[in-house]
Amino acid sequence: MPARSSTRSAGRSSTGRSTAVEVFKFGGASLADAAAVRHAIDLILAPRPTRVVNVVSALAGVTDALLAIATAAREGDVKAVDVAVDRLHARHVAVGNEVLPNIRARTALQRELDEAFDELRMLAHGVASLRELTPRTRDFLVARGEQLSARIVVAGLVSRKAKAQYVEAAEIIQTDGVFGNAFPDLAATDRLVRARLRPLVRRKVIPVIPGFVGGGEGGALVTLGRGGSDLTATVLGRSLKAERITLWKDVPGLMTTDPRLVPTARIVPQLNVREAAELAYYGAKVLHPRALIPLTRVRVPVFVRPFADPEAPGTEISVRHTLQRYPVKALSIVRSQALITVTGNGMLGVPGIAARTFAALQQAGISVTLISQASSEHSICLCVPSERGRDAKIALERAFALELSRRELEGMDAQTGMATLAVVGLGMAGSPGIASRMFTSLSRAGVNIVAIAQGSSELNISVVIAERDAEAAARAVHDEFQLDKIGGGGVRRDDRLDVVLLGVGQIGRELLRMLPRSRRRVRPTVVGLIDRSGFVFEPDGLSPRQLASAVALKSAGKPLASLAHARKASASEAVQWIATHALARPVLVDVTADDTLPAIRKALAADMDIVLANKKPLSAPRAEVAALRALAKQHGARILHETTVGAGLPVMDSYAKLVETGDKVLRVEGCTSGTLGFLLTEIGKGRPFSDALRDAMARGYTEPDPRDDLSGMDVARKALILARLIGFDGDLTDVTVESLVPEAYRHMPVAKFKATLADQDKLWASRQAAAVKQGRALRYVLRATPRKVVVGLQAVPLSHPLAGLRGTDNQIVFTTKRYKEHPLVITGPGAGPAVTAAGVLNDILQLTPA
Ligand SMILES: NC(=O)C1=CN([C@@H]2O[C@H](COP(=O)(O)OP(=O)(O)OC[C@H]3O[C@@H](n4cnc5c(N)ncnc54)[C@H](O)[C@@H]3O)[C@@H](O)[C@H]2O)C=CC1
Ligand SMILES: N[C@@H](CC=O)C(=O)O
Repeated sequence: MPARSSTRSAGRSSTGRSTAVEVFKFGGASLADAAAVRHAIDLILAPRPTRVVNVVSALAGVTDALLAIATAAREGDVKAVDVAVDRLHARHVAVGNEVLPNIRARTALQRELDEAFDELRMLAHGVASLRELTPRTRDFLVARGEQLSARIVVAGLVSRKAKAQYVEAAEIIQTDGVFGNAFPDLAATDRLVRARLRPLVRRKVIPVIPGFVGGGEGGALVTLGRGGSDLTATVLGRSLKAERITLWKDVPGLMTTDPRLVPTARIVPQLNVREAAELAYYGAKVLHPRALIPLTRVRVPVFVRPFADPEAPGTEISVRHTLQRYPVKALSIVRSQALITVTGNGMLGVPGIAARTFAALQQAGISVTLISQASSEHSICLCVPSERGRDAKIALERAFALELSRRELEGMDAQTGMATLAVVGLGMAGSPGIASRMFTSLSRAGVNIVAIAQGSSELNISVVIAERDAEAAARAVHDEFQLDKIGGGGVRRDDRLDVVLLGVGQIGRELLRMLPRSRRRVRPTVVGLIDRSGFVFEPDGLSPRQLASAVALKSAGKPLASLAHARKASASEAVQWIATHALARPVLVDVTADDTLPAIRKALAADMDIVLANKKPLSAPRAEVAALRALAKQHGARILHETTVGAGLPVMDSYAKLVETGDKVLRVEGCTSGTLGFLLTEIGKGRPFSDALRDAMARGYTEPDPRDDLSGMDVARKALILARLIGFDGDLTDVTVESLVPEAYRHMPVAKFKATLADQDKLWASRQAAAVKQGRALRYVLRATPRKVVVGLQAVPLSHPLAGLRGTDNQIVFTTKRYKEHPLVITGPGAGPAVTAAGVLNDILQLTPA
C-alpha cells in the first residue's frame, strides 16, 4: 500500500519524541503452521516508522481442540483427554522446532511448552474426576491456545535478535468478568496499558499478547467470545491511540458479500465503522461483532488485510465515508433462520406485548436476529436461529397462554428454512428509492419477501426470505447495486468516465487543459494523476483547482508527491491502489515515455481501458505485447493508441477501417517523425541544426530525450507498431535503423548532449549540402512490410511526394489490396502538444457512451 504520512502518536517517549504505534493482530487461520509463524515474524520485523504491538490468536484449529478436551474432561473421558493433549503438545513443539533455528532456543521453548501442557493435562484430569466443568475452568483451559502461540511467536522474534516480550493479557485487558463472553473494561484497560504496555513500547520492546483473553474478578482468566482476538486488538489500539490496527486475516478484506454465494463479490476498499459493525452483526464472519465497539469514539482506523498477500490493501474501516456513489456497500445473508410470528387483534394498542415477547425469549436464552412489527400492531415477526425456532414458539406460547386462551392472540407461528438478507450502507440515509430498488430486484429474481425490517438509522434494510432463495436473492441485490464494481473495475455507468492520467508532462498537461472543453454528453472526469514521484487521487474527480495546482506544479518541474494529499508510490502501486476504488468506466491514459508495462498490466487486471501516447508498451518484445493483449481480452478492456503513430492523424483509425471492411494492408511507408521533419525543413532553409533542434524541443515536438528522435528509435517504434499490425513477427531489434546521432554523443547524459548541440551543426549542414547538390531533399523514411522493417535517412527527388512535406508534417502511405495502384495517403502535422493531446482525447472519447 502506498505510504501516507500520519501524525497520530501514542504518547511521548522519555526523550520527548512521539512514539507512533500500530497494532497487529494475527488470526488463527493465518497462523496455521511454522511457515505461517515465520511469515508473521517477517511482517512484524519489516522496517516501518511505527512500533508494533502484536496480538496473536491460537494456531489454526487449536481453540476447537481445547474445547473438545474440555468436553471430554467433563464427560470423564481421560483417555480422549490424553490423546488430544498429546497431539496438541506435539503440534506446538513441531511448530516451535521449525520456527527456531538453534537447539538452545528450541530447548528453552520446549521447556515452556512441556510445563504448559503438563498443567493443562492436570487440570483436565481434575475436571474429569469431578465431571464438572465450570465456566471459569473452561475459560482457563481454552485461553491456553493463544498463550502458547504467543510464546512461540516471542521465541521466534527473539531468535531473530529482536527485543520481544510475552505480555500476559490478563494483566492488561481488564473485563467485566463474564466467563466465555467477557467485555473489556475500557477505562481500567487504559490505565494498565499506560502503566505496563507503553513503557515497553517506549523501550523499543516488541510486545506479543495473547488475544481473546482478559482478566476477570480476582485475577481470573476470562475469554472474550469466539473471534475475540479482534476485540483484544481494537481495545489495545484504542488505549494506545495507535496509528492503525491491522487485522491480518485469511481473507482479502471485507467483501461486498460472501463470494461463495456471489462469485463477483469484491473487496470493499473502505467502510465506515458503523457500516462494518452492522455487517459484522448481520453475519459477515470476517469481523468479531463487538470488535468495533471500543472504536466508536476513537478515530483509530482498522485495516483488514490478507496475511498471504501483505502488499494488498484489504479494507480500511474508519470514520471516513467514501464510495458515496454506492448507497449500498455490502450485503450479508444469515441462513438457517426461523421466522416467528405473533398475530392477533389483542395486540392492538396494548402496551407491553413486545416487551413480554422479548423477555420470554431472553429467559429462554434465545437471541433474536431481526424484528419487524406492522404499524397496525396486528403482528410481530422476529427471526431466531432455526434450531431454536421450536423453543421460541413454546416460550412465547407459555408467556401468552392467557391471551391465547382468550383468543386475543391468534397464535404463534414458527416457519423454519428461512434466511435474512441485509443490505448495509451509510449512503442509504436520505437516498430515496433504495428499498424499492432492492425489492424490485428481488421480485425480478422471483424471490418472495416474507418480512421486512429497517432501522431508523437507515443504515440497513433487512428482509426475510426462504433459505432456498438465498443465492438468487444475493445475486440479484448485488447486481442491482453494482457491488461487483466496488474495489476496482469499471462501473458501466452512462454518466461518467474516469480518467487516470499517467504522466503529467507536455502532452498530459495539454490534455488536462483540453478535457473540460470536450463536447460529449459524458465529459471525462480526471480522478487520478500519477508521475514518477507518486499520485493524487480523488474518487469523485479532482476539482478544477486541484488540477490547476497540479499543472502549475508540474510545469515548474516539481514532483506530484509535493502536493498536499499526494501519496508516494511507483506508477504500478498507484494504479493498483486506485483500482481498488469504485470507478466508472476507468481508463488509464499513459502519456509518459517510459517502460510502463507493469502499471498497464495492473490497470488491465482491474478492468481498466488503456489509452497510449507512449510507444514503448506496444514496441516491447512481442511475447510481452501478446500477453498484454491477451490480458486486455480477458478483462474485456480496450487498448487505444492512435497517437503512437502520427500524433493526431487518423492512422490507426484508417488502418482499422481498411481491415474491418476486408482489405489487406501490404506495406506501409512514409515519414512519421515530426521532429525530423521540422529539423530537415529548417536546415533546408539554412538554419543551423542546434538552433532548429532547440526550437523543436521548445515547441514540444521531441521526445523527452531528443536523441530518441535523432537516433531513429522513435520512428523505429512507430514502424514496429505499424508493421506488427500487418503481420511482422519481429521485435525492435529486428528493425533496421539508421541513427543520425554520432557515436560519441549517443551515451552521454542528456543535459550534456543538449549543451553540445552546436558541435553537430557542420555535420548536418554538409548532409544538407550533399542532398542539394543532387537536387534532392532529405527525409527520414520508414518502410514496413510483413517481412522487413527499415527506417533511415533518404535523399528523395524533389518531385517525390515526401519532398513536399513541411515542418512537422507526417505522411503515412498504406498500400493495400484495394489501394494498390493509388495508395491511401494520410498527411498532416504529426507532432506537438496540441495535435497529440487532441488525438489522445479522441481515443478517450471513443470509450465514452455516445
Ligand atoms: N510530443 C509529441 O508531439 C508526441 C508525443 N507522444 C508521446 O507522448 C508521450 C509524452 O510526451 P511528452 O508529454 O512530450 O513527455 P514529457 O517528458 O513532457 O512528459 C512525460 C511525463 O511522464 C512522467 N513519467 C515518466 N516516466 C514515468 C513513470 N514511469 N511513471 C509515471 N510518470 C512518468 C514524467 O514525470 C513526465 O511528467 C511520449 O511517450 C511521446 O512519445 C506521442 C505523439 C506525439
Ligand atoms: N517526437 C515525436 C513525437 C510524436 O510521436 C516526433 O517528433 O514525431
